[in-house]
Amino acid sequence: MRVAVLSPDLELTLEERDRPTPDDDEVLVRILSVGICGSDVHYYEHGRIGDYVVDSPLVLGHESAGEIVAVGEHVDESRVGERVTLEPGVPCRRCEHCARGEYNLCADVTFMATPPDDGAFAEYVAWPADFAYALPESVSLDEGALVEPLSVGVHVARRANVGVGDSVLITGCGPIGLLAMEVLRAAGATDIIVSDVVPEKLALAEERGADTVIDVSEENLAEAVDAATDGRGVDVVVEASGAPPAVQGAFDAVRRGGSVVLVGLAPDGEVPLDTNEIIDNELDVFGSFRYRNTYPAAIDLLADGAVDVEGIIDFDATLEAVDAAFQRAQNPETVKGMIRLGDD
Ligand SMILES: NC(=O)c1ccc[n+]([C@@H]2O[C@H](COP(=O)([O-])OP(=O)(O)OC[C@H]3O[C@@H](n4cnc5c(N)ncnc54)[C@H](O)[C@@H]3O)[C@@H](O)[C@H]2O)c1
Ligand SMILES: C[C@@H](O)[C@H](N)C(=O)O
Repeated sequence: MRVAVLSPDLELTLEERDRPTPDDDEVLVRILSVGICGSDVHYYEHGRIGDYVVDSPLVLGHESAGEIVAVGEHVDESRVGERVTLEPGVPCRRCEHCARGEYNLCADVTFMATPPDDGAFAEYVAWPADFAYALPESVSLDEGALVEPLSVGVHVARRANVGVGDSVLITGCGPIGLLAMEVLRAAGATDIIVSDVVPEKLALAEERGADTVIDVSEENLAEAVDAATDGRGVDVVVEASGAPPAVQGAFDAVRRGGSVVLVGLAPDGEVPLDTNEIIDNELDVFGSFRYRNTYPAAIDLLADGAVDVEGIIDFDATLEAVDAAFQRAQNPETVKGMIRLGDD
């Protein structure tokens, strides 16, 4: 089979590898659609994210969907032919966090496209059967692949318990911010404010239903949020850019007693904050790390038509054109590129 491999000297090329054989509890999936995530692009550009270093060849890609073509001994044969999306992080299933159901916090997780674990820019992937979720006919394979970033949004909404009538500010209109917006609206948020520094992304957010857009390269975030909320601030801020000014600005934009959810990863992980402001305003601050138990809900949201994910796709490319696709994905105006390995 062909796979797209990133070498330690950051060349992204196609290679022939043996097709994997599924273990007893695994399914073999013919991969048909894979999203290019910001973390894939980061590895492609820099060869590392924090302590995770591409020091041996790595198959990128963790937003994937395809069709089951074979199953291991312990998996129901009737699953052959099923269209599935793959949850990319498989935990150890034994530690305290796994036992609590907080498996996204498992320290012993295998996460696709995170060194040293290979990802899904490959024609076939063998994956645990219970981390391969059936897609209803009405959900396309591109949508199936984007269940992954949509899941980040589902986890955010659950962390902050966003509910009916809540006002929210989302800082950052990349895939994470835009898909969080979909979930927050489905959860009942009614007033949605977004911010970014790229006008094209703000225009897309507006097209997708944001009530107020703030270009923070031109406007002051806190002042603009004050103007949009009659000085009250929003119930919940979802920080989805990782930009230090946005992280700091989140605490000025939230109402007293409101919540701030931090999703974006700041470049060096350190942002000075006024902790007295957090105490005085009795803010709830949540970290939101990946997701847990979100795939069924995310698939249902898609099947119900409650969220749109396909509208964030800018382009698609074949596996052969993967390097050009990654170059295009680096454009600040690009939101989501997809690699398609077959027809839906
Ligand atoms: N916590 C998690 O589980 C998790 C999962 C996936 C991604 N992430 C992180 O979330 C962030 C968003 O991911 P993404 O894939 O959407 O990234 P992205 O780079 O595509 O989007 C970030 C957006 O923030 C905008 N931005 C830059 N400076 C800004 C500012 N001052 N104010 C508002 N917006 C600003 C950028 O223009 C861009 O549109 C990244 O930091 C990523 O590493 C976290
Ligand atoms: C959650 C996933 O999309 C993210 N890129 C990560 O590696 O954590």
